[in-house]
Amino acid sequence: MPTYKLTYFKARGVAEFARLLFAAGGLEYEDVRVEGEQWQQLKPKTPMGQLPILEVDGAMICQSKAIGRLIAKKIGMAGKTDLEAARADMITDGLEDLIGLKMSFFFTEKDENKKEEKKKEFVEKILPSALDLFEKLASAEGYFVGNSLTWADVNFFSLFNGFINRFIPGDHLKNHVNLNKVMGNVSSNPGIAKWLKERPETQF
Ligand SMILES: N[C@@H](CCC(=O)N[C@@H](CS)C(=O)NCC(=O)O)C(=O)O
Repeated sequence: MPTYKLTYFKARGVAEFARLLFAAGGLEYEDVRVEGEQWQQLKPKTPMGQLPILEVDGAMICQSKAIGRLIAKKIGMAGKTDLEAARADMITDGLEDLIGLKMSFFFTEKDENKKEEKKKEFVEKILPSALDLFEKLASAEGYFVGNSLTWADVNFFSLFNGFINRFIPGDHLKNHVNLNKVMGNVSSNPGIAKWLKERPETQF
């Protein structure tokens, strides 16, 4: 069994997704959380100057989705066929568009008034229409791919449970039956349920 060391900041952020997958698969890993000077010393040694990084037997991988895909393959949650794997990638890339592109103003917009306007548009228009799309992509049993949990479901959960709940709390999924089932399927996975109870509290 390879040794895994996941390094990120003292936050859930974009690394929580990997932690959830490790929990789902019951894989042992070292959960390293750096800050300040420690990060400044580590940064030049990372492949792209950013965290998270995952070291697998000492080999370093960055980019949270590449890390997630690798763990998903290891734990049998990447899709059972090439087509299922592509569908899981499709969901993951779609979620990245929603968060990476359409929510980037949360970090980049300095003008508070403009930020409020963009937030309003995101909550009232962009998010509901994206959720309507994702609702149709999820099955009535609450899976984006096939009939069992994949990393696409975990990614959706991670996004809602983390990023969206923190920045724009609210019952955004109240009209989305299938998506609520996805949330339930992920949170009731035994490894994930345990991690959700014991994980450290962080600001982000
Ligand atoms: N696309 C990358 C984004 C990684 C990223 O933005 N990392 C930020 C923290 S969330 C970072 O390392 N910031 C510190 C820095 O750039 O010095 C991923 O998904 O892993």
